[in-house]
Amino acid sequence: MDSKRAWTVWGVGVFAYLIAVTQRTSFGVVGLEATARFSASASALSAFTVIQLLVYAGLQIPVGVLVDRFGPRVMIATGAALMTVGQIQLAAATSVPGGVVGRIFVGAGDAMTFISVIRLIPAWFPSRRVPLLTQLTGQLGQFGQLISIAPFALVLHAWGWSPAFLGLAGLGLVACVLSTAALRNAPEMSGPAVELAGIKETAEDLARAWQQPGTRLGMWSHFATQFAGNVFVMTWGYPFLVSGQGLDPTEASVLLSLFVVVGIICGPLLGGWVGRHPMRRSTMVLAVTFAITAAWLSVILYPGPAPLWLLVVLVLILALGGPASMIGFDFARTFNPSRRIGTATGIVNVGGFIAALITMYVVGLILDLLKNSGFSGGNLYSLDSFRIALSFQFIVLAIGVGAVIGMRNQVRRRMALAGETVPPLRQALADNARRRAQYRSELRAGRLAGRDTAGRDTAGKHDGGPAGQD
Ligand SMILES: NCCCC[C@H](N)C(=O)NCC(=O)O
Repeated sequence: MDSKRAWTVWGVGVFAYLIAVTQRTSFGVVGLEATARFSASASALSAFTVIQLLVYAGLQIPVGVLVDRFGPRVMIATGAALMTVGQIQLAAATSVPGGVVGRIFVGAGDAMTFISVIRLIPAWFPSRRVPLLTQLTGQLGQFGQLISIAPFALVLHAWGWSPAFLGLAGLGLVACVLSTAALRNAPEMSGPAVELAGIKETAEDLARAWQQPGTRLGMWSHFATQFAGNVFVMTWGYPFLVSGQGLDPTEASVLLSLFVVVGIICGPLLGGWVGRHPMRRSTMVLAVTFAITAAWLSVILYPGPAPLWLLVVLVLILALGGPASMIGFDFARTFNPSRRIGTATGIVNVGGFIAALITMYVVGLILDLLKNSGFSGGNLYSLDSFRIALSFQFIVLAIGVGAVIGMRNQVRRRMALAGETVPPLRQALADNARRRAQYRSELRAGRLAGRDTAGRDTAGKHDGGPAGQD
């Protein structure tokens, strides 16, 4: 394991995911062209994204089950093939129903990709590397959004609708061929790569994955941390910044790009932290959720438009939600046997996307209601309307926090029955500080004698630091 082959498999998996994110986000930059091509209203256009995301979320659990049954390779290749078909359909479509069918294929193919790639990691790498590689996978994939924003938009404006979508279909084809050629579900020496379970066994596995409180802790962690960022980047962030806060469109675009970049930088840091403190994962989830709540409260309660620095802080904290949501997948992996990881990962991945879909929809609904009631003074996107509509997020955040605490208590009770207790945070921090101090003093004493704490000769060597276990 951990060989050149493992890195190749992971690299191809990440590439397939990155291309899936490009396909997923491609519709976000074609609003004006799509309005003209399909002669569609704003609500008909929003159906493209909503239906695509509904298909994505609805397929997570079935796909998770299928990944455990057939293995990641066939799922990733099939997903890329479906997205290719979807984009060819969209390239040719001239009506709303025709276009929506294309997006359904894209949503279905996209749904197969991420959880299959996540499933490859524990099969190819030692467990100490898994949290960091899981984070890196999630964050590197987000570069796919940058492909939609720049090269795809350029081709669209230079050559038009059909060549641009056929180009995306070409990328899907490359991902399909590469996955088929280079991916293997597991190293040969680890025995049969995929155990083919029967239908009854599969149903039992699904029930067991759901009954495991660790899986549901993962799902609620994903729910609490990811949705606010999704809602901001995919729907309401841009109109809130431009129409509500009065930023110019360039400033708003820079803030939205900052979101992607911060996620990419913070992902590995959070992944490393989770690897070192596996007993504190839910504390990190709660800390990020409280930070998101505090940031939104500050912006919403600020009298008048918020200063730019506060909006930057909001974006930075919302961006932390992406890496924090990946902790949910770590719960799925560590609380389930390897044959159920795909199923459990699928369950976890439903959390954030369902929360995002509900919030996107309800915020839109509240904005419409406020406009129809005359509250907005005819401006659908007035700052006061946004203040009220976006406050719906606090309800979703509160549900997330309550559920994470409830599931964490269940998990800890089960662990206690198995003889494993999680020390209170204060005690863990004090123990950690004491261990570090002891390590340093032993190291100093060892250095004076020319030996390290394990009794090896240390002359001329650097201090690697303590293991840092909680
Ligand atoms: N904005 C950062 C996104 C991180 C990945 C995210 N937590 C996730 O669940 N991804 C699933 C997917 O299919 O992209």
